[in-house]
Amino acid sequence: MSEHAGDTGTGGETAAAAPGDAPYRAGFVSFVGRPNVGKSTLTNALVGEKIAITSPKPQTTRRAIRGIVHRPDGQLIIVDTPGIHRPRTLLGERLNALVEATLGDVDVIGFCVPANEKVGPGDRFINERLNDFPRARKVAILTKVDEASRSEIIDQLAQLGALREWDAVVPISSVAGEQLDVLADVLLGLMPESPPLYEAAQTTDEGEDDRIAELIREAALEGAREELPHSLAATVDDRVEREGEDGRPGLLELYASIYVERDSQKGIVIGKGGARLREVGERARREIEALLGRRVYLSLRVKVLKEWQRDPKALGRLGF
Ligand SMILES: Nc1nc2c(ncn2[C@@H]2O[C@H](COP(=O)(O)OP(=O)(O)OP(=O)(O)O)[C@@H](O)[C@H]2O)c(=O)[nH]1
Repeated sequence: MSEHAGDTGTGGETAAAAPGDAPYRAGFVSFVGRPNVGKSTLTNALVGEKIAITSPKPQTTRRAIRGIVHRPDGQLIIVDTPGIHRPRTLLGERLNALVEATLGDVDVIGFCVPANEKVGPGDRFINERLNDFPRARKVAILTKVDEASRSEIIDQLAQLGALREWDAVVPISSVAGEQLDVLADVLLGLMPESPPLYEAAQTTDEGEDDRIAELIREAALEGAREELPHSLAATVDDRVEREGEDGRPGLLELYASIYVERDSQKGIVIGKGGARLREVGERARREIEALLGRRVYLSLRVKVLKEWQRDPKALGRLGF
C-alpha cells in the first residue's frame, strides 16, 4: 500500500486532477483505540454506507474491512482493524498479527479516545505502540463529544495533546454527525499526492458474501448473552437465484451457517422453540435486502464447531 503513485487502473493524471489547484490525494487510514471507542461507527459515518459491523459489545470487529470515502479532491481508504490487545487465544494472536501488518502499511493512523472517559492506561498502552509505526502520520480523534460537556472536552483535548506531537487533533461525534467533514479534510490533507486508487462506485473491497456473513453475525450478536460474542462466526454456504417473473429479478435464496463453540451456546442462539433464531433471521434478512437492494430468502443453520478460536483448520474455514 505504500507505493501507490501510478499503481492504479483508474484514470490517468488528467482524470485525477481535482477542481481548483489542490492536488489530488489518496491513501490509507486506520482507526485504532480501545474496544468500544467508536471506530466502526466512525468508519460507517465517513463512508456513508453500512460496511463495518457496529455493536455495543467490546471487541466485535474481526476483519480488516475497507471503506472508501470518495471526494472531488481525493480518496480516503479506511482499513478497519480489530483492537490492539493482549492475545489470549490463537484468534487473538492472529488478530494482533493482522493489526501489525495493517498499521505498518497505512499513511495515517487515527487514534480514537472517547470524550466521555478519562485517558487511561489502555489508551497510553496503544499510544506507546504507535511508536512502532513511524511511517504513518498520527491524528488524535476525540470521539463521542455528544456525550461530554464542553469543559470535559477541553480537558480531554489537553490530555490527548500531552501524549505526543500529533499531526492533528480533531474532536468529533459520529452519532451527531459533528466535525466529520473536518476530520475527512484533515485526513485527506495528510495523504500523499496520488491518482485515485479505486473506482468511484466502490465503497468497500470486501466480498459480498463476507458482508452478508457480517450482517448475520451482527444480527445474532444483538441481545446475545455476554459469553457469546467471541464464540460466534457466520458463513454464507450457498446462493440460489430463483427465476423472476416478467424479466424482473427473482428472489435470491441464501443458505448460511452460524457457528458456535459449544452445545450450550447453540441453545442460546436458537432460543425456545427456535424463537430467537427466527428473530435473528428476520433482522439479518432486512439488512441483507437493504445491502443488495433486492428480496432475499434466508435460511440459517446453527452449527457447533468445537473450540474454533483455537483450531487453525476451523479458523481457516471461517476465513481468518
Ligand atoms: N453517543 C455516541 N455513541 C457512539 C458514537 N460513536 C459510537 N458510539 C457508540 O459506541 C459503541 C461502540 O461503537 P463501535 O463503533 O462499535 O466501537 P469500536 O471502537 O469499533 O469497537 P470494537 O469493535 O469493540 O473495537 C456503540 O454502541 C456506538 O453506538 C458517538 O459519536 N456518540
